[in-house]
Amino acid sequence: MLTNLRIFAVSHQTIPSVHINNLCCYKIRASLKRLKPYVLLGRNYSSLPGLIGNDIKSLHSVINPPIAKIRNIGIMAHIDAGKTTTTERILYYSGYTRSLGDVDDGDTVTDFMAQERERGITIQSAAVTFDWKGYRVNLIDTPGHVDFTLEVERCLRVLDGAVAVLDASAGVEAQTLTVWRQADKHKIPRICFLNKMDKTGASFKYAVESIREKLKAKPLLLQLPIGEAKTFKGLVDVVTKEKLLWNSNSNDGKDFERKPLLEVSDPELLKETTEARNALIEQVADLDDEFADLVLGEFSENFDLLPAEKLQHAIHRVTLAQTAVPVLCGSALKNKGVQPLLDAVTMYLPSPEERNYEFLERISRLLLPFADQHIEISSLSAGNIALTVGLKHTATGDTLVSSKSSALAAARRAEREGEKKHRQNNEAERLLLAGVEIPEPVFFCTIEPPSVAKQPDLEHALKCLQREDPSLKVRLDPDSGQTILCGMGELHIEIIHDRIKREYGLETYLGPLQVAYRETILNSARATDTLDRTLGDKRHLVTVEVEARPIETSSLMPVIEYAESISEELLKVSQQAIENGIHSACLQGPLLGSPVQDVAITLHSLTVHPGTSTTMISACVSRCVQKALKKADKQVLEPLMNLEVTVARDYLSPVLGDLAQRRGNIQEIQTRQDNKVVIGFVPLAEIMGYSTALRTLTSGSATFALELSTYQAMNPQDQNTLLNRRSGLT
Ligand SMILES: Nc1nc2c(ncn2[C@@H]2O[C@H](COP(=O)(O)OP(=O)(O)OP(=O)(O)O)[C@@H](O)[C@H]2O)c(=O)[nH]1
Repeated sequence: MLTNLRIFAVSHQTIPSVHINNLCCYKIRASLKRLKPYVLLGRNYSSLPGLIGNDIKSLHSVINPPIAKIRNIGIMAHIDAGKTTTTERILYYSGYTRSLGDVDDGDTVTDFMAQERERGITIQSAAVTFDWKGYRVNLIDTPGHVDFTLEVERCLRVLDGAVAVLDASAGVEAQTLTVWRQADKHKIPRICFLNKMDKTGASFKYAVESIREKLKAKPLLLQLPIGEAKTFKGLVDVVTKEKLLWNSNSNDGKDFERKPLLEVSDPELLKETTEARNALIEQVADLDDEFADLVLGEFSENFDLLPAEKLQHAIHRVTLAQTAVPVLCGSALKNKGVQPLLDAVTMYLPSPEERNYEFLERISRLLLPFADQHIEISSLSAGNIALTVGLKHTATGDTLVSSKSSALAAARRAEREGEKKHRQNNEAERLLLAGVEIPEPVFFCTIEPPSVAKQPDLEHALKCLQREDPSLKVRLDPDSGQTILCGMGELHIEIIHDRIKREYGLETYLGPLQVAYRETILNSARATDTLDRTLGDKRHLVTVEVEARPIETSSLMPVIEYAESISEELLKVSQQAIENGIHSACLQGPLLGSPVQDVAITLHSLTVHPGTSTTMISACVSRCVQKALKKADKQVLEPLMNLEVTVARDYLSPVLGDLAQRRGNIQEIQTRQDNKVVIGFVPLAEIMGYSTALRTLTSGSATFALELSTYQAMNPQDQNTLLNRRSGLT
């Protein structure tokens, strides 16, 4: 019986519908090949052959740990930093998988979408649950590719802590900065894991410096590496002054020894560690008054006497306050440093009760996730993450609360619609999670079903996909009647296309990918219009005069103003219709049919014949605004991207030469180990297919990251070329 289920928050996990519908015996058995079996509560699964083994783990103990022993954490990073590899090691060491998954072999647990396994990248966030030394950890592995930033945003909202995985040879990279900023926004305590310490060019010092300089964070060095790159063999725990060495004969990294550093055997390392520990103690004391009192009182003469637990508690408080960030290191691929990372997660990241969230929820089905496998459960205690299915009116970004608070949820919706007064409602703010920031799509293309009969199926598929991914926008072209897909990048649209085929069985056709331009006007223009139509025996007559003028503030929504002569009474009945008309006119600019930004529309006069419908008022206002926009001098705005290319020194010149041809504007060239990092801006239209071009230019040695910077005015020559191309003249 499922009544009154209490959950901490609903992770709107994306579950392809095929998985939900097929949650039946064979799915569960399939999962057991790699997972240790659970005892399934509340369901009679005991007759399943092979389900009940000797090493059964009680699901009850997994789902009902004390709240202080729960950690809801995310793993975030730049693409390819090693999140998935680290997650796989974590699952293996915690006993939840029996073999080590490998992204390069395409058999990881968390990259479960077919496209993820094929491409070796993470697209959707995968949630997994495991135990570590008496703690229950709910972990979410998030994607690193810029096209999927929204996916990262939406999981950050339900997390209590995060591990930022960095490539120790590259330090902080472009996407690390983006996700770091997102985590700042959601005030999420973090730990940094400097991965790939075994890689040529790995540098602990360099990576730590980049945390200080680029993330503007205070790193707390809790470990020091023993060796670097090829010589990396273990690490020192600075807090306990112990060394951790991995047995070189062990091929899964389970076998490692932890030994105190001694003067006789490791004089140099001990000296270095003592200095690092003293520096750490001073740093933490600076940030935590309680710890400062302790250090200055009892232990001021000799920091060596300070017990490790006291220091650990203080580091926990400082991490929670987000005044500094613990830094650990290792190599997930070479199976070194992952177990201490897990210890740090349980030790330094907060439990849900320390984060002060309280949500309750009434739902009908509750599922415990393990990547693409889901087990139905009957209850869940506060502080956990679970999946729920079948919510009809909930979309990514919504907050679900108990019925008592449903009024507050309504308040949020109203707030979103602009009723600012609800912002003052502190109670509502406290209960509501921050909404996800939905990035503006910069690409679009047409999508067509295989036949007209399949159009409803396509609409259904797109509706479902949009609910889980609001960065995907779908609209209808009013002129051609075609369905238009708007997305974050080439890869994003390609993946959507692929998912429609795999998950909904529809082979669709995509038109060429096009850049989402915008338009604006450069001077003011006035227009008048009259609409006079008789429908049946009713006459609809509207006359309107509007002025469109450019404004400074960057806004996609038009600013709407009313001349004093417009009576209050008229506005009362027709304001909504007028504003609908203005908004719809501004969605389709006169040059390319793209949205018009940075404009103010003033309604100078409006006369409405009695009995005229509001639809006619909207239509007339819209037509009149379009006339005014057409009269003004017009300007196309194009998306300008921040670009960061990391390239081996030898290939710098061809990359720069190529960027010059792409109208690129280089701001800075940094040196990062043996690599050069080119930072600049480039118009999106010039960067399509860049990954292939860059691979060819640099023999595959370069990587790049792109992010929307702003919309900028095109120069007259480029604008003309574009307009001619669109009108079929060239
Ligand atoms: N040398 C070295 N390579 C590693 C290490 N960890 C991961 N890799 C490699 O780096 C590549 C990327 O690893 P992933 O685990 O897929 O990285 P990711 O951050 O999950 O990537 P996305 O999901 O695409 O964001 C793979 O080829 C891994 O084998 C490491 O510790 N050392």
